[in-house]
Amino acid sequence: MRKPLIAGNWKMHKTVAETLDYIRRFRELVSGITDREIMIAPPFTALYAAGQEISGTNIKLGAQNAHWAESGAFTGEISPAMLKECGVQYVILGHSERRHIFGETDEMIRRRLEGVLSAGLRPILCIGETLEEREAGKTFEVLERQVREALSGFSADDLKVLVIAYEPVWAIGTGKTATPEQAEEAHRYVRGLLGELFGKDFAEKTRILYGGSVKPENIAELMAQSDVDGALVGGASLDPETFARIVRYGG
Ligand SMILES: O=C[C@H](O)COP(=O)(O)O
Repeated sequence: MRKPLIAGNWKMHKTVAETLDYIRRFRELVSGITDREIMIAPPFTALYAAGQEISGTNIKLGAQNAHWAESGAFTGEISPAMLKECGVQYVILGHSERRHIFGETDEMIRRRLEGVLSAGLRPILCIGETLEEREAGKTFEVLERQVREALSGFSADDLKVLVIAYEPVWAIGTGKTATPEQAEEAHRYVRGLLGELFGKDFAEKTRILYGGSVKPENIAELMAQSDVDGALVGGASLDPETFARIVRYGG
């Protein structure tokens, strides 16, 4: 049984003061929910304060990226150990904005994943095709490459805390959600691939989230798909009331 994870990726939004205000409202709205995991990923600058404020609640803290090294001459980067100190448990890796705007490669993402796992943190590996790739019939090919390359060299045991997020690039921030059938088709494909690479048991236990214009209005039909185990929510996670409705599957 895979416990659903509803995760909010705030991207480059919210100051420390705004983060604290959000958490004070949000924790009341989701208190008592234990049958699914809830995570927010504020910007790096607000992580420490957020970690203090959510302590003792059912909200988990995520970061939006991490470097592979513990420390070193890597200007502008943040290490997994630094994130852990702030109370971070999950780290989003390979988000399409990192891949497409900042030029992160599959190999960089594999190394970041290694650093995150070594620190005892849980990676959320983002994968997804562009519109051009989908229209060219290359969706599965792209997903296969992203999964194989990011996970190469790891064993099923290394990856037992792995979460995957399928985020079709054409659905991110566009208001265009994949249909539940399109999401299910991609998730089923990825689960099959995980089965081939790491065994059926591993594939059955690994959570695959959907991301791309998730809203209170479409979360229930997405969650009704058998291979959709949660959501990675961008824009709609920025308002505590809206995100709490998504956590409650629209209710
Ligand atoms: O990480 C989240 C995704 O990029 C989805 O963003 P969105 O919900 O604003 O489309």
